[in-house]
Amino acid sequence: MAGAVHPDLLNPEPAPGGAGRTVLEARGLGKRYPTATGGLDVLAGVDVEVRSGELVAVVGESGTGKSTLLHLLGALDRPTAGTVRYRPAPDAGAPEPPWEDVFALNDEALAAFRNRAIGFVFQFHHLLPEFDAVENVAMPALIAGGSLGGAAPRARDLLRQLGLGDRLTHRPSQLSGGEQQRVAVARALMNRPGVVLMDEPSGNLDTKTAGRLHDELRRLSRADDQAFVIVTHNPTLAALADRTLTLEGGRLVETAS
Ligand SMILES: Nc1ncnc2c1ncn2[C@@H]1O[C@H](COP(=O)(O)OP(=O)(O)OP(=O)(O)O)[C@@H](O)[C@H]1O
Repeated sequence: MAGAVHPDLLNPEPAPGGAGRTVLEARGLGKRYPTATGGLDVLAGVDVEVRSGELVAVVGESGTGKSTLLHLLGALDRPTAGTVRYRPAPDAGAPEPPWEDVFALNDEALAAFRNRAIGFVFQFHHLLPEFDAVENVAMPALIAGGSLGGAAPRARDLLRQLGLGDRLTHRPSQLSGGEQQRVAVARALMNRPGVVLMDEPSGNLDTKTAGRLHDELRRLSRADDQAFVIVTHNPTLAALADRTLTLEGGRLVETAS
């Protein structure tokens, strides 16, 4: 897919803020699923740091626990061992905010944390069928207490950045699969989360559409200080990452990108 790669990608500039400020950190993360035979240890002591402005690929064989890890990093599920800490970006001129111990939060606070701090993109985008593209993208801001009038300009801007300026009022059923996935990416970015987690974002797209989405993801992760963590089996997408982490035997090991 070399032809689909944006020229900037061949000589990427570092993110404006500079990758390096740790925003998310997992230590000793473990996950045991209960089973009839006593329990399945999927993660057994995962340590990982995610820095602002970087794109991290998580790869590994099927069933090694990549989705499980993403769900824990995004606080969609609680671990059986270990911690996840998050640190939002400081306001201009302000000191570093304190670390938040994610799993010390109760379920209600955890839901608010997810909406504020984490963006999610899944293989099946889960757009709301009765709402148009702008409304779907604005949804995280509405959940956070904002109004559609206040959120719509940013939602429209994100959709335009993703090449959907002429699809703003289309409902999901009126969009192609690739367009729906770009709406899901815009929605994930709506609240300016520190971390965007993606599980096989191009998994159900054809090669050309996937290539275009990969270029857009690479550009977006460079354009802002957000960190992208992407679980993928797609070697083209993994090749665009700043770092590739391989999950094997319940642990993460860094492999050359
Ligand atoms: N709720 C659950 N209860 C019991 N076992 C589970 C549960 N969820 C996942 N597993 C098991 O945990 C293991 C890891 O699953 P996970 O979906 O995280 O793997 P994965 O690396 O993302 O796989 P793939 O690449 O095939 O999507 C699998 O063997 C799966 O069967």
